Amino acid sequence: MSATIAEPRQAPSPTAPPPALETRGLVSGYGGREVLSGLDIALPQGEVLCLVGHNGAGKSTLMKLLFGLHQPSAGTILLRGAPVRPRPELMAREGVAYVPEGRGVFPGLAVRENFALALWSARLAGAEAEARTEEVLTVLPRIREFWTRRAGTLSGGQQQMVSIGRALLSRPSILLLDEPSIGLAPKTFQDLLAPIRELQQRLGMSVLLVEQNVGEAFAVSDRVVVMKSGQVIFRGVPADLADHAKLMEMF
Ligand SMILES: Nc1ncnc2c1ncn2[C@@H]1O[C@H](COP(=O)(O)OP(=O)(O)OP(=O)(O)O)[C@@H](O)[C@H]1O
Repeated sequence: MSATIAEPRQAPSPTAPPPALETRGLVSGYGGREVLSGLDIALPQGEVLCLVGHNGAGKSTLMKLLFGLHQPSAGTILLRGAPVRPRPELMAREGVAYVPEGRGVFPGLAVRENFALALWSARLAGAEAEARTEEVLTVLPRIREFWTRRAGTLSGGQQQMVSIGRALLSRPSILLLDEPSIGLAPKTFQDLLAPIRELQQRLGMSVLLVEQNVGEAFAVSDRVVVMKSGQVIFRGVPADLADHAKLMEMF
């Protein structure tokens, strides 16, 4: 029924930097039910890795594990080559930003107050905070249109933009983006991804992008991993799956 195309992992070249984030034999679940069963994934430094898989495959669980919002029962997580036990404050300090699925904004606060809180968390103030805000507003200029509005009154897509903008304020070296397309029209999603890709390339950011909208996501990704039932069933580059029928065969 489903094609299991697990490719061998390539041996890292001796000169290549360690992956920004890596999991080895990661096992995790909820209440005794295993969701990830020995997951090996590597996010190369300075690249965008798109993670796709059917609903319930365990993609969001992986994101939570990588940021320390859920705990593994076995396996190792490595941050830039060193084993780490993720906790949100530790990962944030290490330059990791996580944008969860859904609307990660403070609905009762204005957009500019949402930004102010993120700047405060990143310990940015004064001219530096202003410069960082300008940088993000240049990447996501549409945020200026609703700068003074309460975040809770914005559309899903607008809230998504604010949520990503907040994450970018800290200039993360690693960005975990969980389904940013939710609630967005394909064109709006493209408009959101293109400037993020530009910033990612300019700053050498490493991005783990969980997405179902593979057309738009693959266009800005360097590599693709397909997960099924808590395991990797395919690793490659977007061109390998240019024929989306191949991807569909895996499900
Ligand atoms: N907090 C939780 N408590 C119990 N089970 C959970 C919890 N969160 C997720 N699960 C279960 O774990 C499995 C994996 O969920 P997860 O959200 O990681 O999948 P996903 O690949 O991100 O799916 P989707 O594409 O639908 O977001 C699912 O069966 C889900 O029901």
